[in-house]
Formats: sequence, structure tokens, C-alpha cells
Amino acid sequence: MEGEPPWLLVNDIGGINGILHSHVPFLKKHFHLITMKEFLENKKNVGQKIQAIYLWWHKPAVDKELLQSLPNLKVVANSGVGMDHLDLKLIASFGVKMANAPRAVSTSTADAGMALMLASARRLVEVHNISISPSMEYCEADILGVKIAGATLGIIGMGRIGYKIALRAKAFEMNILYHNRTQRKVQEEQAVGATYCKKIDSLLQQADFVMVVVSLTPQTRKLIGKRELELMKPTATLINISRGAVVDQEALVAALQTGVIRAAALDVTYPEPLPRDHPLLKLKNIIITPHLGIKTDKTNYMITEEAVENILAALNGLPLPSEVLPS
Ligand SMILES: O=C(O)[C@H](O)CO
Repeated sequence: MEGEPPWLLVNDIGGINGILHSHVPFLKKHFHLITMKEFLENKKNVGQKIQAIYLWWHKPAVDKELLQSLPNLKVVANSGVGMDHLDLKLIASFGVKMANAPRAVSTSTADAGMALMLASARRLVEVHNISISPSMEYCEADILGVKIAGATLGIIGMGRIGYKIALRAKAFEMNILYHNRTQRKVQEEQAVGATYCKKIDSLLQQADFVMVVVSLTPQTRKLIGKRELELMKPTATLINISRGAVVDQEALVAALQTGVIRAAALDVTYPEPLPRDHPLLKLKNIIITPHLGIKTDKTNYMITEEAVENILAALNGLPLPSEVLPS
């Protein structure tokens, strides 16, 4: 209809899997919002009106059936950087563009990685529990942590987020190693004092903290398995803020149970959340957070702003600021 705003499909508004209510007025300035429920109730009449999808926490699922019922779909915008939940080739085969939100997420995800590293090093969860226990009894040895200044951080994946972690770690006076498909420019390395490890093994052998920041691809699935864990120092800590499947969880459970490594701090697991009887949840030397990376007041809003920017560009035939192409 002439003058009508473009229709944007979202999974839901509010609730567990819906966009935040506070984002609705901003989205409504640009789009007519339609939820999956409304779409499914009236598929035939509204399918051709929908031009864009905004995925919130990976929902709705963009499968062949959905793509076939949206003949005028132009763009799928994701509320995060990782696109591993999408079949990029399938979406592109429908002539639909895709975008993620790398600018919005990087600082908060880097902060979450640092928070996990510091919490594990200084045993924050354990000491909190001691502090609120009725007796407050503890031995000094129970609360001894790992000194951060002077320790070596190995960053696996030196993209935008990895680099922001290095910037932060430098301020904490850490030695920084990194492994990445491509080496960063010398000036970039010098700015954060990071040393490139061409081989992941050498990083694993030297680091006191190994932080995994790669995206999930067929090449990075189970990148950290039994062999890699055994290469790590017994005093080392593994921090994963990328995707659960990058670490072989069974191997990790065994490594934590038998002291192959000191501890782990995970913002991501598979599945998310873990079943309540999962062995990882029974360990003392672990911290698990519920995919906290981007969950801050401002970050959430910036993600929606970045998505809107991408969607409007696609609808106006302009280059997308954060277009993602199928590899
Ligand atoms: O990919 C990201 O940006 C976050 O992990 C949210 O999915």
C-alpha cells in the first residue's frame, strides 16, 4: 500500500523469545511490526507484505518454508554477530540479504570475557558463597586466586571482540598471545602488546588463561578438545565466550574432573541452557553464565539500532553497513 511503512517480521514482542518492549516505539517509527504468531494466523494475506525479518536471539527460525512464504522478503537482520544459527546459502538463494550487528556487540562481549576471567581467577562465586554462609568459615587456601598482572592471556580469535579483549588485558598488565587465521598488522599488535602464535598449540602451552572468541564454523567446531586441553597448563583456565560447540564439552568435563586444567568459565554451552543434571553443573571449578555477552541495557538497544540501519539500507537498495555473505 502506498505510504505504508515496510512490514518487519519479529518472533514476538516481550516474553522469553521476543524483542524488548522498550524497542518497540523505535521499531515502529520505521516499520509495521508483525509477530510470527500473527503471521502464522494469517499467512496467505500478509506473507507478501513482509520485507524484512529481525531475529532476536536466533528467532524466528528462517527455514525454507518461511522463505517460500515471504515472496517480497529483502533482508534478514540478526541481533548479534554470530550467524551460525542461519543457513546463509539458503537465505541468499532466495535473493535475500543478511546482516549482523558487529559494532554493537563487541565491547560488551569483551567485557563479559574479562568479567569471567577475573571472576574465575579471584574465585568470586566461591568467596561470595563463603561470605553469605552462616558460619563464614574458610581456610586461607580456599580463597587463594590467580594473580592477573603478569599472567599470560591467550586469545583464540583476534577479530573485533578479541582485539577489545587484548586492549582490556593490556590495562590489567597481562602478557598477551593470540592465534588468528591472519596475523594482525604490526602497529595493531604493538598497540596492545600482543604476540602472534601461528600455531594454536604454542598458545595453549604458554597461556595461564585461554579465551576462545572465534565464530562457530565447520572448522572451529570442537576446536578445543581432549588434545588441546591436555596441552594447556594444569594451572590454566579456559574461558569460552564464542559458542558452546567450539569446545568439546565431554572432554572439558573430564579435564575439569581430573585436574588437567584448573578451571573453566563459560558464557556459552551446548545446549543453552544445559540440562539440569549435566555433569558440568556439578563441578566446583567452573563458572557458567547464561550467554551474557551482549546483555546490557545500552548494548541491546544499539543492536536494534544497527539492525534497523541495515534493514533500511537493504530496503532502499543501498550497501548494508554490516552485510554478511555466505562463505
Ligand atoms: O553472536 C552474538 O553476538 C552473541 O553471542 C548473541 O548471539
